[in-house]
Amino acid sequence: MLPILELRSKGGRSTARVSSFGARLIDWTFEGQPHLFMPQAGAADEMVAPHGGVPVLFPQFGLFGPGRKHGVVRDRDWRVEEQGESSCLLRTRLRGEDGDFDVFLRVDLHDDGPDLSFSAVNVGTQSQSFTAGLHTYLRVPNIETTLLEGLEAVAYEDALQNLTPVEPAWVPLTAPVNVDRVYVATPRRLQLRTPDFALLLEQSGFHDTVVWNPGPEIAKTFADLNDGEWRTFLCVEAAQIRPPVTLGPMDTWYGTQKIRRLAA
Ligand SMILES: O=P(O)(O)OC[C@H]1O[C@H](O)[C@H](O)[C@@H](O)[C@@H]1O
Repeated sequence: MLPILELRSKGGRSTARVSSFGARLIDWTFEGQPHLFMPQAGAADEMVAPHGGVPVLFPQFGLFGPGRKHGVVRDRDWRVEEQGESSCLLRTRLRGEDGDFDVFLRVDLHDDGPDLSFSAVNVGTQSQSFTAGLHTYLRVPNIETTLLEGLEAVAYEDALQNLTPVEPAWVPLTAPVNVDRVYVATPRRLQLRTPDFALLLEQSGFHDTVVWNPGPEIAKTFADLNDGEWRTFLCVEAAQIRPPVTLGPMDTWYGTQKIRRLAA
């Protein structure tokens, strides 16, 4: 079994687990309440990349690039560089056809939620380009009573309609069932609201946000999702797609996503 790192925030209100497989945050609880989705059938500790937690996508987000969908680092073992009580740092190396990069993910667990800090260093001798993302699966009581605020003024590309450009909606995204949208140039802060709790999502470095829920029909095509599980998550993904990053030799790119439980 691969290492799973257990984290606890200094004040003890949050706990989290990070798998060395994909450097995936596989759960985060606030006062005992889990806030990340993991499919019941998804074996978080085995060599599979389930639809859950926070997969790290690099050097390609989705099909935005010439390589493998969602890149190669989400389903390989990463090396644990540092481990503390409330933080850890993992690293993996790409060499050859996927590029020449050293890639890092740091998780810092605060009392009210985790910070995920991604970085990629071009260790090659030429400029290299990539797209990337943190594919965060947020657990919700019911997608039909979920609201996402902050993208009202942002145009998006509809991935369910061959990336057709869509004008801003000017209203919060309510009941986001079966959506696959690339919001380009998003604000730093979004809020996810459910009848039970609200979360603040803050990203930096990452220019875009992808919002995804498969809905009932597409969910049936995923072996690891049980009936009805699609209702219980919304992916709000910090992404860098438009434009791709071009990094010179020995340059580093940074992107972060912070998730915070808001006071009731
Ligand atoms: O099934 P996966 O390869 O993990 O991809 C799951 C989903 O990830 C992203 O959010 C994309 O926007 C979706 O188009 C894709 O279906």
